[in-house]
This record gives sequence, C-alpha cells and structure tokens, in this order.
Amino acid sequence: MKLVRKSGVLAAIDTADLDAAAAQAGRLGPSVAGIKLGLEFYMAHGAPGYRRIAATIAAQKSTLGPAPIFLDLKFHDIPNTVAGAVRSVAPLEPLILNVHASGGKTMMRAARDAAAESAEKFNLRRPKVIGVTVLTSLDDVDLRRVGQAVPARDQVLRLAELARESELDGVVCSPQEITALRERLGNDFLLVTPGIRPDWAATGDQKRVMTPAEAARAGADYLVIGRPITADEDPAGAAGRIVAEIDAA
Ligand SMILES: O=C(O)c1cc(=O)[nH]c(=O)n1[C@@H]1O[C@H](COP(=O)(O)O)[C@@H](O)[C@H]1O
Repeated sequence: MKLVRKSGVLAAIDTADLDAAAAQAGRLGPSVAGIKLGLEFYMAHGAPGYRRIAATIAAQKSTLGPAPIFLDLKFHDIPNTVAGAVRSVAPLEPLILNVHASGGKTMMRAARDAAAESAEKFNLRRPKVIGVTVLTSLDDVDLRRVGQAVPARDQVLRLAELARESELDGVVCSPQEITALRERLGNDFLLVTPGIRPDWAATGDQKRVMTPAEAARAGADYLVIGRPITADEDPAGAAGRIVAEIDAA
C-alpha cells in the first residue's frame, strides 16, 4: 500500500510589527496548517505577542485546543540552560519547538524531558521537539568555511540519527534531504522543511531549496514558507497557490 502523506504549510511570519503579524496570521489562518513564529517576532514581543497571535488563529480556525504554532527559537546552549528555556515557553503550548541538533544528545534529551515534564505537570499539550540539522541557507562550500568537511547531506543524516537516538520527534532539514532521511529513518519521524521556493519566488538567502510540489512528493510533513507568502502583494492568494500546488502533487 502506498503511503499518502499530506504535507501541511506553516507560514513563517517574520516581522517585529505585532499588528502586521496578527493581521497576517488572521488572513493566512484559514488557508494554511499553522503559523511559524521565530526570533524576529519573539525577540520583540515575547510570550504576550505569541498569545495574541495564538488568539487570532484560534478565533479564525474555531478549533478546540492550542493554536497550531511552530515556535522556532532554535535553542542552542548547555543542557541545563536549554531545559530551562523549554520550561519557560512550555506554558504557551506550541505545536512544535526546536533546538539545534548540533548541541548534542544530552542537550536534546534535556529539551525533550523538559517538554514532557512541563506538559505533564501543568496538564498541557506536549510540544513536539525537533532538531535543526544544517541550516537551509548553507551549502557545502559554506560548511567547509566553518571547518566542516562533511557534505551537508551527510551531516543532516548524522544529526537526524542523533536526534532520533535522543528521542526527539523529528528534525528541520532542507527538502533536498527528505528522500535520504525517509530511507534511513522511516515515515514515523517528523520532517519539517524550510528552503521552499515556488518557481515564481526569489531564492534570497536560501541555498538548499526545492519547490512546494517537489518537497510534498518527497514526503515532508510540514513545509515552512515565509517570504514567498508574506512578501507577496496578496499573501493569502500566494498561500492558496502553494497549497493548490501541494494538493496537485
Ligand atoms: O528552523 C527553521 O524554521 C529554519 C531552519 C532552517 O534551516 N532554515 C530556515 O529558513 N528556517 C526558518 O524558516 C523560515 C524560512 O523563511 P523564508 O526563507 O522566508 O521562506 C525562516 O523563518 C527561517 O528562520
């Protein structure tokens, strides 16, 4: 039996303008699977800003339970500090949280345990904790410049295996690594892929990219897509075109 996986779009709202972020979340909510909030937004508005966006999405989706938000803060520190950071954001009940997989196994385990313990203690949804492998803005030349001789694809596989050994729920990778990761780690491991560029969008600072259709066909669980949606003059229309491309794939 062929596995049919439906890839969801997480729209990355990267802005420090709270009203603009709330307006975009409201407009995009109905057409996408969820919203991604990252460093630019969270450094400016923190937990209160997060709650405002979550309330906007909840009003739009009229579904029960916490809003589908990927809180992308890419924690990277010693295990004790990362565990504390996870505990600090757990009350927000994000759908997904991430840490850098290169922080190592003990750190990833500490993040996972802190998420599970907080959820249990306060009776909250446990966020899925995933590991960032190799940033999609880096290619093999960039990696060699920072002293890493291993090609991006091999490094992604290595860090994804480490993330699974650490009992994380999945990884952030580029869509170019999905096929290799599915072969190595199977279907029961969350693959979240930024580095998505429709044919009609500028690549910008992303290097390891694929189109939405290619990433969906390869088997991504979530496609994280920012500027192709948010920089479009009609963001909801751009999101709609992308979702249609995925559905057709
Ligand atoms: O963890 C992430 O979300 C992430 C990891 C990665 O390797 N590459 C990457 O682009 N991201 C995030 O995904 C989003 C991509 O945005 P666009 O390049 O505008 O589509 C940004 O918010 C990045 O911070």
